[in-house]
Amino acid sequence: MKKSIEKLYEIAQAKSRRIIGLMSGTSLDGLDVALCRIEGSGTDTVLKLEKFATVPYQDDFRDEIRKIFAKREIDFQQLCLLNPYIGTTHGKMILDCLGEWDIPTNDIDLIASHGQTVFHAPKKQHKLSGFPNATLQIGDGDHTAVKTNIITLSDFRQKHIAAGGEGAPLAVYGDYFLFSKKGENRILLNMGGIANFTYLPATLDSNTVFTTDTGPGNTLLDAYTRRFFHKPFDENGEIAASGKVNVILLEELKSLPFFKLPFPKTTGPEVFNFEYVEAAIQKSKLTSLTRQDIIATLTRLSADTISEAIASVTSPDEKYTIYASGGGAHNIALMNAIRENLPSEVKLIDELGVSGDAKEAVLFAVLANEAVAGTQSHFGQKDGVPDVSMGKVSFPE
Ligand SMILES: Nc1ncnc2c1ncn2[C@@H]1O[C@H](COP(=O)(O)OP(=O)(O)OP(=O)(O)O)[C@@H](O)[C@H]1O
Ligand SMILES: CC(=O)N[C@H]1[C@@H]2OC[C@@H](O2)[C@@H](O)[C@@H]1O[C@H](C)C(=O)O
Repeated sequence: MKKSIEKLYEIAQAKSRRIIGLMSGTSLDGLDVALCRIEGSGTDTVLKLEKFATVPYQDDFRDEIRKIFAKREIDFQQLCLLNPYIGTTHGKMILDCLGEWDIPTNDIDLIASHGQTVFHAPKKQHKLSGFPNATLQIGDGDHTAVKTNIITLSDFRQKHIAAGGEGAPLAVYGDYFLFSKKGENRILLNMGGIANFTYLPATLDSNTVFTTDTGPGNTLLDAYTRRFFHKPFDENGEIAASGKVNVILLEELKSLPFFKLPFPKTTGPEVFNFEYVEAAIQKSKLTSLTRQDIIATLTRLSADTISEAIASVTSPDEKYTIYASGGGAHNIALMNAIRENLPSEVKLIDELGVSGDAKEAVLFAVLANEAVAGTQSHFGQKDGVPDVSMGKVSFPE
């Protein structure tokens, strides 16, 4: 047997594995690196987050990605160059983290690399007959594997699509395995650039687990805070708190067809971008809006669409607890608006033992663990949660 296959076989059979989960999301703020010790698989998964860091992207790296990010027309060479470049850069960032943590690379069994989403095109959005759901993550796993000398699993979303999904949200798998609690209905709400949630029933019945994107999390806030205030984001929601929600603009923004589509659905910055907001401002014929009012209105838009999505998949007399994660959980204005909208308690996922900033990276480590050591199916033919293992294997040698 080839040495690399033998090594993977040993990793799969070991009592526990050390897996580095990576996430670089739609906010382009940096690479989240979560070193996890994982024992077991499926609902028997026991995970310890040993180390976590967000390696911030340098401005020039982010600018290179922005040249093609969520754009319909791009320089194809730029896409071609970024694929290996991101793979290698992420590999270098991992080596830097391991150096800082004083952990040798051969102590790590696997890397689970999400890559960088550069375009997301579910059928509901592209509407081109004959073409499937589609999504594209770049940052090739072979390059990360060779750079780090660690077996790398990557490109998790394609199998999800091949098996009937939209390629997202993938958090649902790890959410169910790690955070389900008998006797408590839980909503795991992640607010990154885009917001999504997983509903985990108190019965633990995987047939009633549900997941969907809801629309914008921080992506519009970031775009407008960058433009008006020359800051990367509205820290703690302070700008939003100083403005007033404009109801006319809010209603115009909510009239987007995406919000009328049935759940589950997925989306991205291809839909929720600057042009969408500018068009809504034009259409509302609002000339005297302050910059603070625009940020306050966009914050309310995220809060309302998240709350309406949660309300529409839960019954009014059902008790549940929301556990928030992602950068948006630090936005006090956003969190308060969700609390005003919904009757449930809104807590931080940190209360369940995983930092909200690390959660998505941790969940990709769980997906890699399932791919090599998972033994059981869990979700049957549930809409949006195909029962498949995900991730392609890249060997360093
Ligand atoms: N202190 C803070 N106050 C307000 N917002 C914050 C704060 N810290 C982070 N954020 C927001 O969180 C964003 C980053 O969130 P996160 O890293 O969860 O997103 P992502 O993983 O890139 O996106 P996605 O989950 O859509 O792929 C920042 O761009 C910013 O808008
Ligand atoms: C295509 C893509 O990268 N989608 C992301 C994005 O960011 C949030 C939301 O939209 C979610 O559906 C997904 O990421 C998380 C990690 C997921 O798959 O669960």
